[in-house]
Amino acid sequence: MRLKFTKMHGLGNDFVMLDAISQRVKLSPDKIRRLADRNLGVGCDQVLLVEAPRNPDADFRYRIYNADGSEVENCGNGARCFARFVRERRLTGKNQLTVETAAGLLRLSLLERDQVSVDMGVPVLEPADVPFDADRRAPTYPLEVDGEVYTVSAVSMGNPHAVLLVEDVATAPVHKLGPLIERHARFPNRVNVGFLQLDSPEEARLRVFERGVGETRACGTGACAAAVAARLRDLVDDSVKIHLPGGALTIHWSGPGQPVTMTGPATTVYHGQIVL
Ligand SMILES: N[C@H](CCC[C@H](N)C(=O)O)C(=O)O
Repeated sequence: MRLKFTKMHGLGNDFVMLDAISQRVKLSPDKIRRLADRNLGVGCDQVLLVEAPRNPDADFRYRIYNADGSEVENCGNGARCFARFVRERRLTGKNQLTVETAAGLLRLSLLERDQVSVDMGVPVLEPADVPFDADRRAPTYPLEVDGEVYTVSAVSMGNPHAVLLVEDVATAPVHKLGPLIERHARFPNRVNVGFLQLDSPEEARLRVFERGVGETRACGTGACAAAVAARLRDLVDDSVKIHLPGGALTIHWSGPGQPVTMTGPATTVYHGQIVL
């Protein structure tokens, strides 16, 4: 199968974008792993598929696959790249888009320069819906990992996130704790793990060990989940600038029941073809 693709990134979280409207795309988990492989394929954190919508209220359907081949519910950096991709390929002339994901509908707005704003929907905080094994909903939960007890928040942005506060992201045990929490028994669908350093009520730093990928240079849903977890504890304002290794995202959330808005860049790197 010969595939045309576009390589894109959102703050260094990188993607292989596939237009499955203009070309036939039939991907197995093995083919996704090959595409994502940085030595044997194109190399990316996630493979993103653009499809015709099934939902009449949506302009497109957006499917997301991690580098390990698993299909997931949401991808924030990918959503911004999705919006830029469908505009640049002239699959739409609209600047306001509604896209159907496994987690529901996202609303994307193309802004000036390379900026895109995304209504990421209402965060899910009920443990059973994250999903996370806990007796009742709380701002934080004790989590035993390798004999130590850590304090985590559990938030779903359609995909599950665990958020821990750290003094300094630079020395946070991302590669030791990340894999252990990613596969912790209390997260039955596995989990993305965010390490959050609070600098002020308006600014914070974040590193994310992503489910099915490992540490990425940025994670949009991770930035949203971290802002929600901190706001629930009154540690940040409604609007917070989250600095990730690849750059900064602006997250706005005014409280439970309200949607989270994420604004940041989307970058096209190159176009290519690959035979899988
Ligand atoms: N990089 C993506 C998150 C992908 C999440 C994926 N790792 C999962 O398993 O949920 C983002 O910008 O939101």
